[in-house]
Amino acid sequence: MNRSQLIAQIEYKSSFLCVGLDPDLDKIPAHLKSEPDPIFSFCKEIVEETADYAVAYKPNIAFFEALGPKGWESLQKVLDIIPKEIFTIADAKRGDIGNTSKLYAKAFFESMDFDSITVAPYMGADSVTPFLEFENKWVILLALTSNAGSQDFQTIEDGHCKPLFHSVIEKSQEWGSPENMMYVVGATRGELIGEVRTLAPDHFFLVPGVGAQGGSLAEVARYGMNANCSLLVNSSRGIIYASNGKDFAKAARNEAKKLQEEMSVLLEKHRK
Ligand SMILES: O=c1ccn([C@@H]2O[C@H](COP(=O)(O)O)[C@@H](O)[C@H]2O)c(=O)[nH]1
Repeated sequence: MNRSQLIAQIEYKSSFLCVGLDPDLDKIPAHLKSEPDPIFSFCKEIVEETADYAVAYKPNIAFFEALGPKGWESLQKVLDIIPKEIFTIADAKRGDIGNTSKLYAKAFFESMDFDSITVAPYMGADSVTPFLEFENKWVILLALTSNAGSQDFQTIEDGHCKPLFHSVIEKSQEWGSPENMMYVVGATRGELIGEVRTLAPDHFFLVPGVGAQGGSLAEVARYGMNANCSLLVNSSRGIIYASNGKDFAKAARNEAKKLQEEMSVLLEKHRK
């Protein structure tokens, strides 16, 4: 999917919601556990009930690969039922020496046909650029993550006398553009989201951390929204585990709808 198609979907749905698919066998409703492929059955119902409100889905690969070969099969089945106009993100946090990154890119972009993949910047240009060689595919580079440990490296000054996340954002703009590269920016990072927006005025941000991690959607929009919105705000547990009963998919729909309605108001406010 290209950038204008993604922007058009955001306009059309008045939404910048990314639904995170983190299917945990220990958390999915009991009645699904006897299904032949419980993880797939769970994600299928979630996708069916939330697709009206979502512009992106983000399966976190850990929940699938933890189940071995069967988990990879479930992942492919989930990918196949996501409507084609909805952006897909493989949250795989890959990145390795060039020849290996090239094969990771092939795995997620060709074998599986994801629109995008999260990539760690730590190994530098040759680990990231192989992912940027695919038409209409995206790298989502970890810049300022939502977890507490992000303060161990990302916000401390590097050899250029600025926080490491500044250098990641500045340097990586030599590799990719707003047409094929986004940044992960945690919803929990408050005003720092505004610093990232100053450094990358046109890039999309994937913003995890609302819902279970307590980040504020209003704050994300205040500091991170630009003229095209350029935000994909993710919620995983807050949506998919809204109920663990037979009504789980309807409960997920309600949570997704609530977030979409809030987003619609924020988009409208930003337009004025
Ligand atoms: O900085 C980051 C990068 C990725 N994530 C991932 O997003 C979801 C968040 O899940 P919630 O249940 O909404 O907290 C999860 O898959 C993380 O691995 C992140 O949280 N922060």
